[in-house]
Amino acid sequence: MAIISSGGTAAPAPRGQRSGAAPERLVDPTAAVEEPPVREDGLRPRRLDDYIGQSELKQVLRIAVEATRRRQEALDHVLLYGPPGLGKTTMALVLAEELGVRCRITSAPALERPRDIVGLLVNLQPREVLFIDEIHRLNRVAEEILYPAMEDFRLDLTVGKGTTARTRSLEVAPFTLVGATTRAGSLSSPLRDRFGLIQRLEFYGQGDLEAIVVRAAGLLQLALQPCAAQEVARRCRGTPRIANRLLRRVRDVAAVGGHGRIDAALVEEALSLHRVDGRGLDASDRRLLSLMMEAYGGGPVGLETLAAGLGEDPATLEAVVEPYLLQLGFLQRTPRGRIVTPAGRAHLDGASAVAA
Ligand SMILES: Nc1ncnc2c1ncn2[C@@H]1O[C@H](COP(=O)(O)OP(=O)(O)OP(=O)(O)O)[C@@H](O)[C@H]1O
Ligand SMILES: [Mg+2]
Repeated sequence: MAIISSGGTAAPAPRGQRSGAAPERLVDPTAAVEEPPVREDGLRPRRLDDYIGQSELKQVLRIAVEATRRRQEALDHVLLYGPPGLGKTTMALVLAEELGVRCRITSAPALERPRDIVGLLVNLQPREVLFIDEIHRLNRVAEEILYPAMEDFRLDLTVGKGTTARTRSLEVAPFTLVGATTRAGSLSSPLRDRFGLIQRLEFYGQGDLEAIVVRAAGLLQLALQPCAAQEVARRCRGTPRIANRLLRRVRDVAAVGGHGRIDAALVEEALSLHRVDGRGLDASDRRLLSLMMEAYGGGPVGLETLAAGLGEDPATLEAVVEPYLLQLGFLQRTPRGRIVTPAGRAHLDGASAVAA
């Protein structure tokens, strides 16, 4: 399978792709780029059988792929949504591999001008996959070009200007659009309705995460004991991208310390160096919980107040810091503001007891 990336215009770098720079937070799921020589691509599963977890998603797609292969048709358009780092891009590549076709990769911010998207569409070969990342960021013009292309494999182009303007129809090869977004709610409904398969990716459970860590350790040629895999899995916030990143930090400590075999104690040592605790909370998470406990007696307290207290942007706090704390049940949203739950208090007490 050939992968062709379309850079396009001088669009802003896609979310998380801060080239070369290390993520500000080790547990930031949006920071995608890893340091050379082992890049994220190296750990991506290539086939459905290697793609761990997400069993419902895999089952739906396996059937759809098999059926379209028999009919020799293009697979229906697929929308993948869910939090960052759970495997949306990976799944788009896996689909193309399973279909035996090329995957063209682009992202909505690179499709600023009509000709960017038209250029991609007219160059598609039958049954190819066009992957558009961050599809909720498509502009209206690009969306309207996509509608007939998705529905009837046709482009309606306006040629000329003013009174001499005419509409011309152009055929495009039957193709599969795979769209990915972390914000399905921001997608316009006409666009959403044109996807035949709409699938949500879920956070991974402990067992699947352990399998992901073991697989990645194998690819990185690390001798990781099962207890060490469990420990990384417990701290990666249900997210394969973070699991892989934590594993690399553990690998660094193992290499520097000359440890051939990696056990749970070494994982603990490596990750506490980065202040990632036993449940995957980092300093930002603990700072939020501590502020809520110490200054507001555990809440309820409003998002804006917390953001001001932490010197953070409220939107970042809501989108990046809160979700995992909510998912763990350490934090709750109520109509009167955020509160720290008893589990959150217990975790914080435990963490400060360890630190003391
Ligand atoms: N099911 C899986 N099995 C094994 N590894 C996985 C799986 N899903 C994701 N990964 C690993 O996690 C990394 C991140 O996945 P991916 O880039 O596909 O996430 P994403 O959902 O596209 O994130 P974003 O929303 O930031 O674009 C991949 O490089 C891959 O190594
Ligand atoms: Mg992606």
